[in-house]
This record gives sequence, structure tokens and C-alpha cells, in this order.
Amino acid sequence: MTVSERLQALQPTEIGVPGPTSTDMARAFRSVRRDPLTFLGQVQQRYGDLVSFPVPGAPALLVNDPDDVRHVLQTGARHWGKQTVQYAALGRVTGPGLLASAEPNWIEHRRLAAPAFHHERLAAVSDRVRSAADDGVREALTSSGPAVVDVASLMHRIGLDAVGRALFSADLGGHADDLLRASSAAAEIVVKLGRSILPTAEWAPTRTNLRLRAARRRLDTVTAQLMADRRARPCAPGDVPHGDDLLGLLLDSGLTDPEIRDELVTMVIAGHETVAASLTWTLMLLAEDQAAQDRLRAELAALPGPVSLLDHRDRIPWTRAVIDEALRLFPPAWVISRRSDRDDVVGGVDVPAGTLAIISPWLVHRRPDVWADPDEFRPQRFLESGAGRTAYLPFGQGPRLCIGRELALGEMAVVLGRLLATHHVGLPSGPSGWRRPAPEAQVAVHPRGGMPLTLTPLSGVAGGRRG
Ligand code: HEM
Repeated sequence: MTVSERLQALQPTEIGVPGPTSTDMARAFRSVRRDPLTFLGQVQQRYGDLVSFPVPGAPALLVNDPDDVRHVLQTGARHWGKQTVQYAALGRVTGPGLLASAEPNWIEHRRLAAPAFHHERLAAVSDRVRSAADDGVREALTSSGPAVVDVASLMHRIGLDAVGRALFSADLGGHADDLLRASSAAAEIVVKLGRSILPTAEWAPTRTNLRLRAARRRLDTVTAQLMADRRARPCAPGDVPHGDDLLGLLLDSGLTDPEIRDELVTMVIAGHETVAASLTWTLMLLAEDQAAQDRLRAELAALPGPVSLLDHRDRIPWTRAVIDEALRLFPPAWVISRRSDRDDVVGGVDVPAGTLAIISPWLVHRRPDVWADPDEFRPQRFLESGAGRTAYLPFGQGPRLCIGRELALGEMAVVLGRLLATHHVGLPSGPSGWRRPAPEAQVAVHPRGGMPLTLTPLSGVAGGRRG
């Protein structure tokens, strides 16, 4: 039976919610796989805020209304867990680490990891994140004149380095290439598995399984090395035995080595792909909007010292508004899924236990009833009180809210601060010949084919633009 025939044979559970039929899905199969963001947008436009997809067994619903989203992720969260294809696929790389875990003991792991993300801890690692940004910029930008640079790959490198230095106190330099390759390969396979409608057995020697195993082996080697290096490190009397960063906390927590490995891999994958993607889109938006870029540079230059991981909280409102708006337009986590463990009501409709809820921040953030001119880049809206906050979830909502939120927002401000203090960001072909790279929904939303932007040292910018 072909994929198309299998799709047509699916028997959805009828719950009286409109949505595409099996035949529609079979016809759209290729475009769904190629560009799920456009497909979801079209489906929402056609069928409304609650859309049913034809999958076998329990219903699958696209949930768009902000109140319904809050019900699934927050108020009713106890009964909407992570037993979904999306997280099962991720779990094949990260194991039951914090992000993929569908287990009730997830909360214990969260409590163990939380101190590594507390404010005092973030304040203490600001210097390290700054160094990661400085080193990345220095290595990549050696030219004294304008250079067209793929900022997507530059931000990947800096994002990975920053996570390593902030959470493992480790310069991942020696491992960076290996980790980048392994985590990108793993991420690509996770996406493929997550979209596959025909599950393959994990043991089967398929090309995907073999590549996944190779990526896992590389991730295992690097994390084992990180643990061994830390255990071998001498500890001064009175010090926390293995250090007070995330790696130290985990090593002293009583978790087993495989459990620690799962958390480390989770942080590497969750922590660098997302931040790198957010920074990439933010830089594109700033290259398109020179006034916003100048204002951000001026705000950061007016700080009494270098940008810290906590400044985004209240000291740099414009920079924070730019970041918030970039995360609205390009939320890296474009889809969040949950499955109910009991009968429930969503959007006024009775849904049975086992219902799958698909929530797309990409769609919620573009609701014209909440966000005026939703496709426009207008950071100012975040300076106006209460603007659209109920329909804003780049970091999720409820108990599974991103644990790395503060670190990510701080990192973005620090990296933007360091890069824009020395460089002007522009469009390679000038505004008239510029076409945005298409957003591609992978584990995070990345620009297809990279993001070439022109970076010019400030001394070399025409008119002597200064930060
Ligand atoms: C701009 C950057 C980031 C974005 C947009 C983002 C987005 C998200 C979202 C939407 C969730 C919730 C997923 C769900 O509810 O199913 C999440 C969870 C999570 N994120 Fe992030 N994230 C970012 C940065 C980070 C960083 C820097 C780290 C760590 C280094 C991190 C680690 C995690 C973990 C461990 C979870 C699972 C938390 C739990 O379930 O208890 N994230 N993130």
C-alpha cells in the first residue's frame, strides 16, 4: 500500500469539528512535509480556531484560540501530557530528558536543574556568555571592510559555545564541531521521525536509524567526556563538590550517568538551536529596519558597563522589545503538542481521552484579532501596556514553560550587544533586491539556505555610524 493509500484509509474519530478529510491530507501530503507552517496557516484560515485532522484512533486537533491554548498548556495541564509523536521522536535523541519527558518524575528533574538558571547564577556567568559572543565575532569577522556572512551559522556557533560556558563552565571549543554536527544531524532526524506517518522499528537497520545511532554515539562521547573531566577536577575545601553550574548540580544530584547524559544532551539541543534561530531572525529584522538597529545600539552603548544576562529585565526596554517582537514573528518552537489522559472539553467540544492537541505559536502570534498588522515588525507594541500578552507563547506556557527562558533572553541581549557594538548589520543586496530566506520548520524555525547579511565594522560604515 502506498503512503497516499494508507492516508486515505485512515478512519478519524468523529467529534464534529471541521477539518481536512483523509483525501485532502493525502493530496497535501508533500506540501505538509515541505512547508508545514504554510499548511497550518491555510488550514486555520479555512476551518477556524479548532481544526480536526484525520488520524486513526483518537482525534487530533489544531488548537488556535488563546483561551483553549491556555487550557491545554496551563489550567488543564495536569491532564495534557507529552505522550506525542513529536516528543517520542525527540526522546530518541535526548532520552527522557526534561524537554521530552512524559514522566510524572519530570518535576524532580526540573527542581534539580532549576538553580542553574536562577538569577544569581546567571549574573555570575554573564562574563562567560560575553566571551563566547566576543570570540565568535572575532573569529568570524576578520575583515576590516564589509563582509557578507551567513549569520545563521555564526549564531549557531556562538549559541552552542554560550550554552557550554554558561551551564557546563566548559569551553566546548574542542568539541564544538563534533557537537554541532551531531546535534544538527540528530535534530534533522527527529524532525523526519516526527513527521513520519509510518513508524519504523528502532532496531531496524534503516538509513535514518543508522544515522541517528551515529549522532547519538557522538553526543554520548562528548557528554561522557564532560562528566569525566569534571569528576577529575580537584575540589577546594568548602567548595560545592562538582561546582555550582548545571553540570555540577547534576553530578551531585544522585541521578545516574545515563540520566545526566539525557539532561546534558537536552540542554545542548534545546539551548542552542532555539537561541541561534532567534538571533538570526532578529539580526535580519534589524538589517531591514535601520532605525530600530540604531536605537538598539544607542541604548546598549548608554549602559554604564557591558551588557549582562539580567539587563533585559528592565534596563534595556527597546532591546527587549526588539527581542520580544522577533520571537513573536519567528518563534523558534513553532509547534507544541500534548495528549489528554482523560475526557475533556476544548473550545466547547467534548473530546475523548487520548486526544492530541497541536498548538502552533507561529499561528497564535499572527492572530489579527490580537495583534494589529500581525506581519509587521513593530517592537513598539511591546512597550505598550498589556499588548497581546494572552496570545504570546514563544517559551510555552504553564508548568512546562521553558526553563532556559531567562538565559535565552539574556543571551540574546548580550550577543546583540557585542555584535552591534562593533558592527553594522545590513542587507547584502540593499533593500530593493532583498528577499527574505524562507522560514523552514525544523526542530526550530530556521532560514532555508542560511541568512547572508552584510556585517561592516562601524568605523567603515558610510557616514561614520557609531554605536
Ligand atoms: C529563544 C530561545 C528558546 C525558545 C524559543 C525556547 C522555547 C521553549 C518552549 C516553547 C518550551 C516548551 C515546550 C513545551 O511546552 O512542550 C521549552 C521548554 C524547554 N526549554 Fe526552551 N527555549 C529556548 C531556550 C532554551 C534554553 C537556552 C534552554 C537551556 C539551555 C532551554 C531548555 C528547555 C528545556 C529543558 C525545556 C523543557 C522544560 C520542562 O518541560 O520542564 N530552552 N523551550
